[in-house]
Parts: sequence; C-alpha cells; structure tokens
Amino acid sequence: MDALLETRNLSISFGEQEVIRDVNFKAPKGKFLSIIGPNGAGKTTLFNLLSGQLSPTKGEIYFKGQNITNLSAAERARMGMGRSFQLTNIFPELTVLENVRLAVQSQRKDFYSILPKPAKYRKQLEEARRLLDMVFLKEKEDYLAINLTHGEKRKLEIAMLLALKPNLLLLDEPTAGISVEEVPVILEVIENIKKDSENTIVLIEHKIEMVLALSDYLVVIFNGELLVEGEPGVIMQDERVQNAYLGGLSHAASGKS
Ligand SMILES: Nc1ncnc2c1ncn2[C@@H]1O[C@H](COP(=O)(O)OP(=O)(O)OP(=O)(O)O)[C@@H](O)[C@H]1O
Repeated sequence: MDALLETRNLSISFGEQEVIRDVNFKAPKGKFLSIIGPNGAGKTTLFNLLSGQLSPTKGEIYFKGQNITNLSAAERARMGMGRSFQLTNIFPELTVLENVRLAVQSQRKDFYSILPKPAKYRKQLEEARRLLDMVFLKEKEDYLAINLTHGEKRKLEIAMLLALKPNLLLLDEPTAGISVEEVPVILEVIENIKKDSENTIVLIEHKIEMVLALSDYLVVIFNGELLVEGEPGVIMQDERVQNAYLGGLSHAASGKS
C-alpha cells in the first residue's frame, strides 16, 4: 500500500493521562479515510498531532515517506499538508472572492511567476472563481465574508484550503455548528473535492451517514487506542465496534456532538 501518511506507535500524554496510545495507521494516496469514535476518544488530539499543533510523547509520523515528527505545522503545510482553518484565516471585511484570491496568491509558485502583474491577477481570479464554483459559493463572490452564514464560511474555508493545493487534506468536523439544512451541501462539496482531485483526505466527523457516504476506509479510535480499521461496510458490522460504540455512534448519527 502506497501510504501518503503513516503513524508509528504515535502516543501523547497530558500529565498522567495518555490520550493517544500506540496508534499505527496508514492513509493510502488518493483515498478517503475517516477517523471516528465517541466523544473524548482522542480524534482531535490525533489530528493535532498529524498537523503539528501538538508534539507526540512517543512515536513517529511519516508524510510522503519522510519522518515529519519534529517538523512544525508551517513546515508540514509547506510540504502539502492542508488543515481546515477553523474560520480563523478568513478576512471578514474582504469579499468572498478576494479571500480566495489571496489564498491563491499565497501559493509559493505565484511569487516566482514571470507573468506581468495584471495577467497574474486575472489568473488568480480565474482560479479563485473555479474554487468558489466547486464549493457552491460563486453567487456570493461579492459578499463580504462577514455576511456569510456559518455554513457558507465553512465552504469558503474549504475553498481557501484548496487554493493551497495540498496533497493531504485534514478536515476537522466540517459540519460542526452548521444548520441541518446546510449539511447536505457540505457533503456535496466534499464529494466534489473527492471527485475533482487526486487528494488524499482524512476526515473527522460525527455525522456517521456522511462518513459512510464518503469514506474508502475507517479508523476507529476508542479511549485513545486504535480499536479497529477497515472498509466501512466491514467496520460497521464489527462486533467490537458495535459493543464499544453503539451508544456513541447512534448519538453521533443523531447529529449531536
Ligand atoms: N491539552 C489537553 N490537556 C489535557 N487533556 C486534554 C487536552 N486535550 C485533550 N485532552 C483530553 O484528551 C481526551 C481526548 O480529547 P479529544 O478532544 O482529542 O477527543 P475527541 O475524540 O476529539 O472528542 P470529541 O469527539 O468530543 O471532539 C479528552 O479526555 C480530553 O479531555
């Protein structure tokens, strides 16, 4: 299996509490992998370890075959690891289009482009509009970002993330806090991303129907350990998953987090 991302005995403790314990998994190139588990299982902590927000107490992380355990979040981002920004990178007083254009511009290769300025700008706008189309925000390109709904801001955030052309997308609960009506649109956006690119995607999501609709592979975390991994159909039938998770998963399926 050609893994883009791999963890080996990944562990982290906060004081006495070992929150992630000897987690080993591989995210194969071009596949859609979801990390599931009940509240407090350690999913967000695992994500923070992957993206470099936290350093492990033990174990290693490999990305594109390189040991990145000691690299900062910024260095991992430069290598092509993209994590959703949790809305913190959006400029509220700029238009939707300008937010995405700036993300396109921030791509390193734009700084070295030999195109004259107006042509460069036009190309950035073109790319920004293509991305806004992918996330169904084209009609809102002239809106100030501050005036978007929460769900629309999540879509803008995804467009900005895609502008950086990451090889690996880490999506942390893209439906968190959004209205029930907006959930199917977010699902469609992610399906679009999945179709359009060769990206490897790792998702944390409580809405189990969404996880099942999107994922090639599931990793189940329970009490900080990897309980089981495999294809969704197999995992959902797994007795250990049913025994350990029934409460948590049916809770998640109801849309609560
Ligand atoms: N910085 C920290 N210091 C101490 N304990 C922490 C810290 N971060 C997380 N924890 C603990 O680690 C455990 C796992 O938390 P984490 O947020 O990773 O779980 P989760 O699976 O993402 O939960 P949820 O689905 O509710 O978001 C929890 O018991 C939490 O209290």
